[in-house]
Amino acid sequence: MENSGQSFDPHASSLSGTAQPEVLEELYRVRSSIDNIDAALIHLLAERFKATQRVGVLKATHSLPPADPGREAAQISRLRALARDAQLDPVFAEKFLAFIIDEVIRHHEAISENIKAGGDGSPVSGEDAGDETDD
Ligand SMILES: O=C(O)C(=O)C[C@]1(C(=O)O)C=C[C@@H](O)C=C1
Repeated sequence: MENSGQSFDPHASSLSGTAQPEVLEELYRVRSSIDNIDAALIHLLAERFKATQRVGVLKATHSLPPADPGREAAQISRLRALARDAQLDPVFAEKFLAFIIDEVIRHHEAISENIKAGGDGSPVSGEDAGDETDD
């Protein structure tokens, strides 16, 4: 089980000794921003999945289908435009959204099965379900 990054070594690298110290120092400086951004992404995704968990319970409770293609089309078009404005590849933005939504739909389906079986729709994590490819 991970430990919230307490043992994270920000200088872990396979490049140590292969470049001049100044180059590695600059690399480490830039990597500290990457590490902050990655942490923010994890927290943002956690909040998004908390929200979709509530949507999943609502949908299952009221017999609504897990996927809403009309909503997805609007999301894709909005995120592609936002990506273009932010100089991010819109194709990447669309793939990233599709990747997340696929996972959300899997969760919605699991919630629906759980509620049909008399549960409360509590989430089961990938790790608990044993389908994690952790190293
Ligand atoms: O808004 C919904 O209806 C959701 O279930 C959430 C969500 C999403 O992750 O944004 C996921 C599946 C739907 O097809 C559309 C959107």
